[in-house]
Amino acid sequence: MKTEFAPSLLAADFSQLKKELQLIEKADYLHLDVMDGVYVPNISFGSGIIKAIREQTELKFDTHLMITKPERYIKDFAESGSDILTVHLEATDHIHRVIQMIKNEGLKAGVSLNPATSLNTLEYILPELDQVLIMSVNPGFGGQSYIPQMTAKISKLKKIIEENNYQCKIEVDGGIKAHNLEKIVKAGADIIVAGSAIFGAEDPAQALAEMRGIASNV
Ligand SMILES: O=C(CO)[C@@H](O)[C@H](O)COP(=O)(O)O
Repeated sequence: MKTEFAPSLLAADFSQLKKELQLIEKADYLHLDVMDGVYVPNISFGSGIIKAIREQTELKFDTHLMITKPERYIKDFAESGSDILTVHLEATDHIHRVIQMIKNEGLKAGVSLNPATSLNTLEYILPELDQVLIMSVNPGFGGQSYIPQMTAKISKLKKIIEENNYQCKIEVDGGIKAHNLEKIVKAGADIIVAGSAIFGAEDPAQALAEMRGIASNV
């Protein structure tokens, strides 16, 4: 399967979002990191900003909710124009219910796991998921270093998905750059989130093209 790319808006220049979006128009998704300052120690943006940029790009919106009790805001984020909504398993007491809420809005549903959370927690929900987002840094900030143990976690999840014939993609997020991309794709990542490696580059379009080139040779 072709590796897909989701540049993270968190690393973009917020003072010129329209221009930044044009630079990554050849991506597959726009990754939108929503942080509430409670679930993670940082505040980013909410559904108002997502709604405001919805008309500025054709990219699919891959919204990653790093918020506590996401069930309170599923409708809001569905109405803002998100195509995929990913919530953290650790942020709710009722993950199965939240997945159903996302699907009832007609969106694709993802669940994210923090680096220390075991894959065992997915056992009874994996058949329902469109994607699992493996956090390869502790969530909250861009520009951190990739946690090496996450490569084995990705491979293990890939094996479970293939053995059971689940239709679930693996998205990996945090510290991904050109130098470590190959091993992450080899391990089984289907979607790569990259913030600083793309928006932090002098030429984001070229950085994206280079990363695609690396992934396509795996
Ligand atoms: O969700 C997060 C951080 O919480 C990520 O999406 C980062 O924003 C990725 O940034 P880089 O590590 O690629 O700079």
